[in-house]
Amino acid sequence: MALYTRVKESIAVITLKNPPVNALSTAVRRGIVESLSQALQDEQVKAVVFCGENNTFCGGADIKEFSGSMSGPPLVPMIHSIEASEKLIVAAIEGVALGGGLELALGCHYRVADTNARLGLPEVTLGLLPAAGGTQRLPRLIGITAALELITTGRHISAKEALKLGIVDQVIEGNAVLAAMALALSVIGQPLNARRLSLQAPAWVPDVDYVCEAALARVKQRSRGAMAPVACVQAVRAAAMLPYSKGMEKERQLMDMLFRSSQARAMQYAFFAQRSAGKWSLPNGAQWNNTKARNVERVGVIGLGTMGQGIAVSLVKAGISVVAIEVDTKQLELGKKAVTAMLQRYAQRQGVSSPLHLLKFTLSFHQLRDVDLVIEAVFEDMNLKKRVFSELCKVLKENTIICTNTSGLNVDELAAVTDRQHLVVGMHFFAPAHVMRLLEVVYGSGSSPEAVAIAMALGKRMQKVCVAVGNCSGFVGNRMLKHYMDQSVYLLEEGATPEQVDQALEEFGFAMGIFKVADLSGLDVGWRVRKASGLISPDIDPVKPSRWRFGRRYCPLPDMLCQQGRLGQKTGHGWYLYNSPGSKEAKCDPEILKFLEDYRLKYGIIPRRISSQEVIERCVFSLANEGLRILEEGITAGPEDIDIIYLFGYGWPRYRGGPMFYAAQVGLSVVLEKLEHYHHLQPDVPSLEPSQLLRKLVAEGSPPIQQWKSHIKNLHSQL
Ligand SMILES: CCCCCCCC/C=C\C/C=C/C(=O)SCCNC(=O)CCNC(=O)[C@H](O)C(C)(C)COP(=O)(O)OP(=O)(O)OC[C@H]1O[C@@H](n2cnc3c(N)ncnc32)[C@H](O)[C@@H]1OP(=O)(O)O
Repeated sequence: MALYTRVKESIAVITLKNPPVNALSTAVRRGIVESLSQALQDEQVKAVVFCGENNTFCGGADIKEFSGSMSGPPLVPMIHSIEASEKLIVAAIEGVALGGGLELALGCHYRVADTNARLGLPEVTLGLLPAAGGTQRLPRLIGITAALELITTGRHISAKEALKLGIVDQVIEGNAVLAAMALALSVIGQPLNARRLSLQAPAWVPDVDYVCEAALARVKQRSRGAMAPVACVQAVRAAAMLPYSKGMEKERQLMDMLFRSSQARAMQYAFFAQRSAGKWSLPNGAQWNNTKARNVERVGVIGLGTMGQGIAVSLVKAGISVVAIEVDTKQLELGKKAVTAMLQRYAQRQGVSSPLHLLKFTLSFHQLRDVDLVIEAVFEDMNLKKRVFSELCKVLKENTIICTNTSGLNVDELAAVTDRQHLVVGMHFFAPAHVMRLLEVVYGSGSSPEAVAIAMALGKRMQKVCVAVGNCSGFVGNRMLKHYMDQSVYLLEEGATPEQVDQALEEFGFAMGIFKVADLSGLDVGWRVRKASGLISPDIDPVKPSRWRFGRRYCPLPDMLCQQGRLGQKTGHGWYLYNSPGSKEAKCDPEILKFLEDYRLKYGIIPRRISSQEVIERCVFSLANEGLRILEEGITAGPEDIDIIYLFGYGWPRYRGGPMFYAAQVGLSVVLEKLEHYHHLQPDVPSLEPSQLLRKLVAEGSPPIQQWKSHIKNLHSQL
């Protein structure tokens, strides 16, 4: 709703009221329309101030309403009547003015913002565009170049930047509502037409086409296959080329198309999935709102390799003191140099003072005696990690939390060597850890809810998107990825090339195809894991290695590449060829094509043409199938958690929601049918066998993804 108050003789204040972010729900829009009418009818009132309750102006349209039947006063005419008002209207922006919230403010005649406010038009991140006049008013206010940047990225900006761009008229420290009233009193009586953005000439620039083409190229490169950013450019272009009313027509047409799209549904699902992942719960009933996390101020980081460096940088950026440890002076100096350089660059870019005083580099475990939590980031070797954990217990305070940054080793086995199993959890960061947003917080069978709460809270402070997951080999992300990778190499055996597979995956929307990712990470990473798990042993024929291991299909191609020293970008060749070791531009390598041909000949495999559809079905459905097994086993609390892991850790296209959402959108019965088909063709690939949960969900009518949890509960009660 909206509250109408007369505060001074001549000023009315309309306060949006819909906690927590005063989203423009039906009730709020109704309240605005009624309050505005009251203000316009009241002869005493000369000016109106719009503000939001609890120092939050407005978080935009109510996203929850998008999936229902929209009713109540529409935003566009509502904002028109604000702009057309004969009485002066000022927006007092505190907290946030986002999406429809900023569009409402753009309809006001003046805007005053609190210094801490954040503004933006993030509709593009929901698969939409600012369709309450935002694409037409903002370019008229700040020009098309700046408007294109804000609208196509959805970036939130500070009040200071908004002032510089001309989006707000004043930035104040203190009470924005009082400042808006003072501004209103100082300008009452002045003509308003110059303040009505819809009356301004189009935001014409001489090189509109060039500017828009450049913006299109940027958005296509940044978010391949996404419709909303392209529509945003088209709408802003209309603001530059057409009169306001025609531009609004274009905005509406484009919004109609986006609003109904599966991409918008996927992105809105992702918005709520991200928030639901933060509300973690454990199988024992402990959860985010019944478990207290004690504060962490000092953290030890063990190991300053690539992962340790990134973790230390993220901690320091969050204002946390770090004691960083290495085994010898050389490694310590290397790590120190890298961390210091990253933090100095960060301080320079942000214009903040250098946070280096928060760091201590040392060779001595004794320096860890005061820390509240340690994150072990040594080499991925169980015995080494166990030794580190035992040593840690000798020096740490008795309530210090011990976290391991393993990417898949057994957390329980590690915890067993400590004197505090309840205080051991996994914190699986993704490389590079100061850039990647995802953090899997892994609870073992003995981890206490408090330890999980502390790790989740610390991750959040480090600006990570945290997902609590149970302990299993590879946890969630890497466990699922294994099946996706297996299928991709089987496709090579059967006739595909790395470029074909990557192209199909990139057209699907992945930021990078699987073989490019493997080259980037280094092929030796998986090689080591396969050796450690016994898949590669000395009795395997090096010339014609078996294509079956432990009774299952196995593709030795990646091992053979490693044996040839083709480890990826770092050696200048892997699945692709690079100009030199370390260079990034992947080129098709004729040697690999020949190598694949020889391989097929050696094993008597007749190559066949493989369609992009088959690539996607085999890679993506096997991923989703493993996700369903993970749900079956209760490793995550719900499908949303898995989707968030894939969106933030594995370059899954946001406009496809995540692998579980995608499976639901394609139709679970289709996924089941395809898996049955491929499993029939590959009976020696057990992971292709449809999961029990998939069969159950299909048998129960393929319920919407939001209802899966209750079906999983029933499944558990039957087991
Ligand atoms: C056929 C054509 C029909 C056309 C009809 C369409 C009409 C639309 C016309 C115009 C276009 C306008 C579109 C929009 O405005 S879309 C919304 C744009 N706004 C956003 O994207 C902002 C989203 N919110 C955020 O970014 C953040 O929530 C935040 C920065 C505002 C606050 O962050 P934080 O403090 O971290 O809190 P949370 O993110 O955890 O959020 C708290 C709580 O609030 C819920 N919530 C937030 N924003 C919204 C919203 N806009 N609508 C509904 N709910 C929202 C969020 O889900 C959390 O809820 P909880 O999990 O239940 O606690």
